[in-house]
Amino acid sequence: MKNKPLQPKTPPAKRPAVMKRPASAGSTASAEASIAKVTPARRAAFEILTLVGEGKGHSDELLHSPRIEALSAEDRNLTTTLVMGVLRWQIALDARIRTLLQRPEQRLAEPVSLALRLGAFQLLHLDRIPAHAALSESVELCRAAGQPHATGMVNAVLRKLAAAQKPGQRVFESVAAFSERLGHPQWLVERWVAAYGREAALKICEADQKEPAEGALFTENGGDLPQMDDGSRLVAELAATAVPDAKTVWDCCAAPGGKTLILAHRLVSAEITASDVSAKRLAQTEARFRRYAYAERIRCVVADATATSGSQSFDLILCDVPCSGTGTLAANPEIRHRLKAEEFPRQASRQKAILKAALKRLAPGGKLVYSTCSLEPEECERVVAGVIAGTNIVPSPVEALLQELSGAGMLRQDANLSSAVRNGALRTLPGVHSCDGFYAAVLEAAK
Ligand SMILES: C[S@@+](CC[C@H](N)C(=O)[O-])C[C@H]1O[C@@H](n2cnc3c(N)ncnc32)[C@H](O)[C@@H]1O
Repeated sequence: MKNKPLQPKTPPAKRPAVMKRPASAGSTASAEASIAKVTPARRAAFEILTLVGEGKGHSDELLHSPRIEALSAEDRNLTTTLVMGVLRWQIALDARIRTLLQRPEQRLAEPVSLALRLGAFQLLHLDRIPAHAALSESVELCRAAGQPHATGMVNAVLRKLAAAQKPGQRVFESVAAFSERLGHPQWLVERWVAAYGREAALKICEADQKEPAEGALFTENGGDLPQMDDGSRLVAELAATAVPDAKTVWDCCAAPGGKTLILAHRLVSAEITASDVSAKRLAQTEARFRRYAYAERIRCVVADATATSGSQSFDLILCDVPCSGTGTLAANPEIRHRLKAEEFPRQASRQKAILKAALKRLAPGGKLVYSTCSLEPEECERVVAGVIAGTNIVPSPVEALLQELSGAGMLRQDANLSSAVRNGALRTLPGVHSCDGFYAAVLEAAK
């Protein structure tokens, strides 16, 4: 290969499959010849998807590695489209491919599955890619990855797919059918149906398959405001509106700092402490803050928010806890492939520990905003209910805060957030609201 292999932030223990060469793979010369026939974008996409599949990197990080930055703008765009598209549609692509295999139950080697998914995604979802390019380069990728015996099958499956009719109009679909069609694990969608209803679950799945929505909630965007999802910004705007005269503010899970920046932008006379348990993430956050003049008032501290040490109390605390991220699948498509239901209780116990410790630092009459980008009740309302039971902390409804933001002209008239309040807390849903799925509850300490 002419290009250097990709460098994920954590170097892989093994090289990507495209360069692994089992003894049975035929001559090195024929693999070299095959890879030379593959365009840089498809080659890069194949390597990134291999690393993501092996758990050796996050798609977003890998798509910003020096090797990808060195590609032409056109190749970078195609690489991104291929990686994000395959990750979003993987479940649906695999289901379609299975129907075209001679033995649908057969387990394919990972590089073969990957070559098939890449080809199928281009054939089914990209209008401007000639079918022969999608097909022949998938075959060459398969050969170059040391799977020459599978090239005939890859060719045959993709030919059948290219010739097949597009699916007809759907009258009614079961949850199982639309989960698969829209590339989601059925168990996850069933949870959303239980929590939010079938129509909302369908809209969430549809939204997850598109590029993340452009800002559609706020009237003011860009300028000296940080770039971030509108749902994430909405959480921070609500926090700033909840305690507009806050003098002391603590963002206890701050990295990468988007919400801290909104707090600093709005609360012009507040001293703001931003902490995170990860020194590396906080260092990147500090570097980000340097680009904004109003962020000079932010003090960054590496700290574990579950630690009970520290005596300072705060008028406003933002507790934007780590979570499963199921409200952000459009931007983070691979989460769906890694996630297991057992993860929710594990997340919840960490979230409860953070919230419990943070509440101890709240000044009398102060407010804490607990938030996640998860759609799962275990990580959201159930954490809050579990932690505040039997304490003198009370929930403070968010409706009035949304009205205040709207009355101040900050929200667009078509923002349609009236349905984004459940039991007094903010609950945005992708596809239902024009942003990622966020949960935020405002909690108030007795005076
Ligand atoms: C959801 S992210 C925060 C996003 C951030 N508020 C923003 O809007 O840009 C959660 C952060 O919590 C940090 N974290 C995880 N466990 C923590 C703990 N025990 N104490 C402090 N920070 C923690 C993670 O490193 C991660 O950066």
